[in-house]
Amino acid sequence: MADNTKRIAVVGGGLVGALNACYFSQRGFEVDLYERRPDIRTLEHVRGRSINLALSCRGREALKGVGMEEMVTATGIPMYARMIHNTDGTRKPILYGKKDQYIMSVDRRKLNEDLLTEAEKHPGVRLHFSHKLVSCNVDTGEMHFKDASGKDLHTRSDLIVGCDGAYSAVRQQMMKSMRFDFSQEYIPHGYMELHMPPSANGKHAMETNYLHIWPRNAYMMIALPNQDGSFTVTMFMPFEVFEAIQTEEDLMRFFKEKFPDSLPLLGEQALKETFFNNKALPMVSVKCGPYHHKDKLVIMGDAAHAMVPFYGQGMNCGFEDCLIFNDILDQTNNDFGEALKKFTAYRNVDARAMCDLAMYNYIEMRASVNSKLFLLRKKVDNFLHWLLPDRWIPLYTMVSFTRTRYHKCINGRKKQDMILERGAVLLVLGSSLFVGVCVWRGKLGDLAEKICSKALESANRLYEILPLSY
Ligand SMILES: Cc1cc2nc3c(=O)[nH]c(=O)nc-3n(C[C@H](O)[C@H](O)[C@H](O)COP(=O)(O)OP(=O)(O)OC[C@H]3O[C@@H](n4cnc5c(N)ncnc54)[C@H](O)[C@@H]3O)c2cc1C
Ligand SMILES: COc1ccc2c(c1)CN(c1nc(C(=O)N(C)c3cc(Cl)c(F)cc3C(=O)O)c(Cl)s1)C2
Repeated sequence: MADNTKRIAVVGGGLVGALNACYFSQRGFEVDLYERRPDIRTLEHVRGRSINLALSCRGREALKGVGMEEMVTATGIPMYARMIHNTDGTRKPILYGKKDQYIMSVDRRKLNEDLLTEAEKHPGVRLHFSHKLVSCNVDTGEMHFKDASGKDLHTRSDLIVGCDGAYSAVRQQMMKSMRFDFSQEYIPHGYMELHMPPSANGKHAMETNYLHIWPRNAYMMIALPNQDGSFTVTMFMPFEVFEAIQTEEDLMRFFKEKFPDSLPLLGEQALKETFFNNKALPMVSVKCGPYHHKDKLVIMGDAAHAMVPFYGQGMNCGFEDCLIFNDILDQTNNDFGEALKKFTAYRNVDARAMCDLAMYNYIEMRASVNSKLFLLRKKVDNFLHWLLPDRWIPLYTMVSFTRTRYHKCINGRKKQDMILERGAVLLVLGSSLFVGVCVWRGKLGDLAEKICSKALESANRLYEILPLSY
């Protein structure tokens, strides 16, 4: 058990801060959580604005660590496959894997509320809302907050855990107080969330258990299902394209050309209202390090590694930070000096890798991925995984369905790209191997005997290229 006299200040009561408060209180620490916004549990629910997120393996394992996985997944919606929407209105499903391999669409606000409520159950936890961190002293643990009325509050803690998001004030303080590497990159795309209401019968307007995607190279739309029968649809487009759509006619023309099948489901009037009453929001990628200072301060979640959302991993990665830090506290018997150093040493390389993977996927999808190519790539991935289950594990499987360290996934990506670039060779290999396997099983005449030996010879060559493990 922890030294109960030690106090931990969690700055930021978003998803990662709230989960950390659950972990720290579970270890017996006194926790003060400071959140800039008012208590979201007291705010009335704004209808039609439910925002959702894809929860996958890493995030679920972290929630399991504080006994929250059941509660969260009870109201999540499984997504067993992507549904690719082609411009001609046809659609194609691509499974994520076997029946038990799915990701979940979860309601962001409900998840945040449930985690805050869980943390608050512990007597040693105090939640301070409408407390904005203005500055902190990385050496003494002193903090300066302003409350909703602008009143100053000064306090101190044994450990400051910065979970205050992509524009973190704790990280800004680290930048001023120590040797600290920092880089950020805004991408030229912005995003806007649209609402796809339930059909008249209250059911989902599209197939429920899918992550719906409209990949259009420079433009993309993604839709995740909500419990109430609606979908939250996220549009991704260059800011200049958002800005070029000046009139309702421009907007209708654009959607009829790019996303025709979605228009009747979104509703033309509702789409116009949302589009012209909201601004496209930016997406930023932040890499930095070290994540800690002595035994006094550490940052996690988007504060440490904000990433573009093109892998659906930001929250999952931040949740995994909490799980990993908790494991390190076990290993170091709650020695903050040791634990913070180990956290940076272990996690920084992985978080940087995930930021790179997400950016890489953005660039790849923006440049070359339309429905056909997206389909082809996933089908080749799934075929090779079927053919060589232990040797070819699709990258998205490594990232979203295992807890393989992110930097090991990225090594795999480089090898897979090299192989996929030789697509033709691979397809010949794959198909001749497939025919060879059929021969093997006696399904074809002796004609293909030669193919079989050729296929085996090629397969051996393929094995040489493929990694045994990442
Ligand atoms: C369009 C989009 C889609 C996404 N989809 C997914 C997805 O499908 N799956 C996934 O895993 N991730 C997804 N993400 C990423 C995910 O939203 C973030 O990674 C996650 O919210 C990070 O959580 P956090 O707690 O670190 O930061 P945040 O959620 O940003 O929380 C930070 C908290 O700190 C508070 N705060 C900030 N400054 C201060 C201060 N000075 N003092 C006190 N409090 C402060 C804020 O009010 C906030 O409550 C998506 C992101 C975007 C933009
Ligand atoms: C709420 O807003 C958002 C915004 C983006 C995302 C999510 C939620 C959830 N996202 C997931 N991405 C993967 C993934 O691994 N890849 C490679 C994909 C990447 C893109 Cl961009 C895509 F469109 C499909 C896949 C896919 O494979 O389905 C998952 Cl697995 S879940 C992206």
